[in-house]
Amino acid sequence: MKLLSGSELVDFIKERQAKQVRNLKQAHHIHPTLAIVRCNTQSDVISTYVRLKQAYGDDIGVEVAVYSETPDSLIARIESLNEDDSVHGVIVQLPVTPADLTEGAIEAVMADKDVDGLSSHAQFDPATPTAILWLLAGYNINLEHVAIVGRGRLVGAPLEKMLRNSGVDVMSYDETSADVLPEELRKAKVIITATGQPGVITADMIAQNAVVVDAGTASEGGVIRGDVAHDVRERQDLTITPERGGVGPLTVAALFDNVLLAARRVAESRQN
Ligand SMILES: NC(=O)C1=CN([C@@H]2O[C@H](COP(=O)(O)OP(=O)(O)OC[C@H]3O[C@@H](n4cnc5c(N)ncnc54)[C@H](OP(=O)(O)O)[C@@H]3O)[C@@H](O)[C@H]2O)C=CC1
Ligand SMILES: Nc1nc(=O)c2c([nH]1)NC[C@@H]1CN(c3ccc(C(=O)N[C@@H](CCC(=O)O)C(=O)O)cc3)C=[N+]21
Repeated sequence: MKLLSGSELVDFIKERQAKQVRNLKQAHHIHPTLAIVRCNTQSDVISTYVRLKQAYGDDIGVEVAVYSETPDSLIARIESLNEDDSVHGVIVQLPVTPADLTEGAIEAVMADKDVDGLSSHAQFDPATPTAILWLLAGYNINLEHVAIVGRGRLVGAPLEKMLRNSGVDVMSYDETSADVLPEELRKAKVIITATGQPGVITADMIAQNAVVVDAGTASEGGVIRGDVAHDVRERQDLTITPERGGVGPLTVAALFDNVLLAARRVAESRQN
């Protein structure tokens, strides 16, 4: 079994980003700032992800401000962050409760600050698909016979679009294709899964010597579980993301890449 370690790649990226931050501060007097807006009932898992982003920001010198809102104050907060020149990126931490506020909240983030790249007017590439492409490129994985399981907003749908845009043929599946999935997946050389359904991908669905990227992070009683079943990890022929330190750390790194890009654009617009 070969591991696709995101943690191993992240240190190089972090060093580059810390340098960029120093330059923005020294040469342009810009203190890159990310605002995280959450609107949900108290959730430990969400708090963990928010903390990870804060810790990463601390490490590279980016200010991270967290706003906990109610359904009534959510949009007004996003609008005031849109107006605030000291803020370069605004993300709505998902899931939002109630779920029917999600679309409106994501669309309310102005294009220049939509560093999650989730709105219909997005200018930035979304973080998790970028992270997955970095991981595959970092380990020289050939992008042939690629299958994506899950067509969600954060991972599957934007990843499919990005791969197609770069000329890669992909097959993609959601819950409606569950009955053909085992047979279809066995044809894939690279499987990227992001369903949030623990254990849906079992060893018998995966071809010999395949590459498996598991981006699933379901929470079961406080324990984070991926999409691949335990028997997959017993397969010695696979190249696969570790249970921890796979896509996750690179997702955070990719988000901050967008924050720095947004801040640099502000610096450039001031010079012109
Ligand atoms: N590691 C990381 O850095 C990150 C991980 N994540 C995780 O990635 C996962 C996906 O998130 P997100 O993109 O928001 O997706 P969503 O939760 O919005 O959607 C899930 C997708 O998976 C599909 N699906 C569900 N069950 C099956 C099944 N049995 N077989 C095939 N497809 C299925 C759904 O299909 P249908 O619509 O037909 O039900 C849907 O397209 C989550 O676990 C999330 O926590 C997200 C961001 C970052
Ligand atoms: N608007 C929005 N954008 C997101 O990008 C977004 C989101 N909402 N909601 C939740 C998901 C989930 N997500 C993860 C980030 C980091 C790790 C990560 O770094 N995980 C560590 C382990 C973390 C730990 O438990 O200590 C690892 O895989 O090794 C995982 C998952 C981003 N998400």
